[in-house]
Amino acid sequence: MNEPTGALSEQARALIAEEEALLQRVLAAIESARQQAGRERGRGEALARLTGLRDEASSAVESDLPALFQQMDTERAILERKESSQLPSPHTPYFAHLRLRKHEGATHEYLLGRTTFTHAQSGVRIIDWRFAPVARVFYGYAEGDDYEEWFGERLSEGVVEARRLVVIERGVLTRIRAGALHLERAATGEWHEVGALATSSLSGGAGTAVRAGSLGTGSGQAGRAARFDITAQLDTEQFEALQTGADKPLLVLGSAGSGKTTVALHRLAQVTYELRAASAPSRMKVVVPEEGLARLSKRLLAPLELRNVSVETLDAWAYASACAAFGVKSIALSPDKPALTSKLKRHPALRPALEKRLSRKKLKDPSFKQLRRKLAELLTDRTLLEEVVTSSKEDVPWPAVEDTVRHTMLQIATPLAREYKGYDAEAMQTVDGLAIEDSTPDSLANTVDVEDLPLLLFLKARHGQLGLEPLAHAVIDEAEDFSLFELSVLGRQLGKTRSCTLAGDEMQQTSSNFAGWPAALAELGIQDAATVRLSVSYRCPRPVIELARHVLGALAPEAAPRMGREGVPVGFHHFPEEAQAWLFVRDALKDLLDREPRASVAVIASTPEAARSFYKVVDDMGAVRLVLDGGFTFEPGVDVTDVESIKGLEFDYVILPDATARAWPQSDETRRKLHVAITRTSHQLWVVSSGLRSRLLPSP
Ligand SMILES: Nc1ncnc2c1ncn2[C@@H]1O[C@H](COP(=O)(O)OP(=O)(O)OP(=O)(O)O)[C@@H](O)[C@H]1O
Repeated sequence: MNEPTGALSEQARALIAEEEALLQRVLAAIESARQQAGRERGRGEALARLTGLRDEASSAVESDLPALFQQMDTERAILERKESSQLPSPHTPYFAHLRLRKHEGATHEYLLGRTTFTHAQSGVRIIDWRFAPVARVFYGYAEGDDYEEWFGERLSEGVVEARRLVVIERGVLTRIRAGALHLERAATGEWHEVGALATSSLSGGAGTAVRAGSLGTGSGQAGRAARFDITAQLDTEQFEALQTGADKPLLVLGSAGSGKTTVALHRLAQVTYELRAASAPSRMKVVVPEEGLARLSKRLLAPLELRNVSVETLDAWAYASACAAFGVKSIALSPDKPALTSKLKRHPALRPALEKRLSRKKLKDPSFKQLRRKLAELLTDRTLLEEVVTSSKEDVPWPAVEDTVRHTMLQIATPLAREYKGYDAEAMQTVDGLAIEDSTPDSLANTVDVEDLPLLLFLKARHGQLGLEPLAHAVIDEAEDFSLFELSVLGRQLGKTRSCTLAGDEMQQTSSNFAGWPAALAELGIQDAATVRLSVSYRCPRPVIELARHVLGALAPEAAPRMGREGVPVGFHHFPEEAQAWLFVRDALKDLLDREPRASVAVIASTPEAARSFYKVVDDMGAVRLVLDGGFTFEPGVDVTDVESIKGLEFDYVILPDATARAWPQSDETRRKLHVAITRTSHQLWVVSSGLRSRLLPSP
């Protein structure tokens, strides 16, 4: 055990000593239970030995019997010991410590973890945060508070004597947070007090920030202390949201970084626990719009012991669902499609226009081929398409009509290979061995767009069953980016109770699919969702939130989120030329990575093309990656990426390399996109521009 340093207060030293002793007691208890379990694991051998002894006894001489019977008794006793349950990991057995003093004077000690464990001899009690009733006291009260909670029929009252968050790494206590006291153990083993609270304090820290002109404040230095487990940090409103019954739909709203994903994934852990007897994890699903967030969600699910839950992007979900629903192995997707056609197919205005034209007559067994023909008929109907443009108030622009008709015609054309069936195979190839239609409009023949898949599933559902495995619970994150057709199909996959968690923020819609929460819920078949609006902004420091609100302008919601913490001022850097701006960023990145090799940095450009160009300036530097397909590794270093790829993600440092008027013009869609890029910052933000600065930014 390490002695606290002399510089610490008496109170801090006592706290460390108490927590260290507690951890040792817990580790000893787990070890003793483990040994016991090990002995129990010898059950098979004991059974074999017992049978052998019995056989021996049946033919033994009388004088040998007492010894044989004694041996048989011992083996039987081993067998009668109860099966041991799963034990907590000695590496991180718990993440919080709660001590309650009842009014009548008795104190009760609880540790919060992911595996229930009690060891009567040593008085150790680890409770599972997901269902232990006493967890409500932990999440609902602060240290020193009087508490009053009903546990079933019984009213429990008393004082929260201790409420501490702890970090245990490989069985070693490295951090403690008790109220405002925050202690950290250095690699040398010495403990010290950490200054202002890093995560959830609503005050303090002002003036401690570095200058906006320098990048880096120690957020990514080597040996950075491990974070407190997020499960231990859930606030009261987040924990309350988790109490929504497993069979109810829940809508989680809140500004960027307020913990919507955190709540949605923790609810999944809770629902999985509640439904464990009825539903396997394979009947739970997380669906998100982008690959980056899918990867992040998988990482966040691992510590919640939900590795088996499937996390899918919208496109992957639509493709797998279409193959399953239509009973086909694969579907040919178009290699290329006009952007306006994609916009039209995802737009809410298409939903009523389509509805009007669909007959009530049901096909008996609607096949992929039949529905595809039907869909092509609809998508080449100019009157219908013009109606979509008009009712979208030209949010879907007029050229979308011609683009869609032309594109659909090419898709329903007969593929050249079929048209020229019987011709010499070589004649069907170009000199470089490719099929003659490759990279020509003919390559679209017999393909569908990925945006068609939800439409085809929607059409199939109207003719009866979708034929998909029902889901016990679905998490739909960044739900503002789902089209009404996608929501409708997902709704059909949910059971009668519509058990799902919908998380979203209307300010972060990066496309114009969003039709509002009532329409989204209606499409899912939900009439009465429990709704929670998270009010504290945890990810971004105050200067970043203020800039994000400025960028939204009139779109910003009236009520600003409660600011989690102070932080480094946003750095604005303007240059006459782009080349100068990017060289400046390159130098700053190089310097930052030298000083803070553990930092996670995102350079977020306005488009994939701009990201590619910027990358050329830094591609010779180690630990710099170009990520345009969502393939984030979440390793320290720099990800050069674009605004469409980063929804739901966060980085210590964010740099916007092309904050120009051309890249970020004045429109609502751009405002929301820039706001998304800005709010990925958890520590420090730089906005770099050249030529004409974006008008969405505050004037210098
Ligand atoms: N109660 C809390 N205390 C401290 N940190 C928290 C708390 N809740 C969430 N966080 C942290 O805040 C950050 C943002 O959380 P999360 O990604 O869940 O927010 P979000 O609302 O989904 O954000 P976005 O809308 O940008 O996707 C994460 O680092 C998360 O661990």
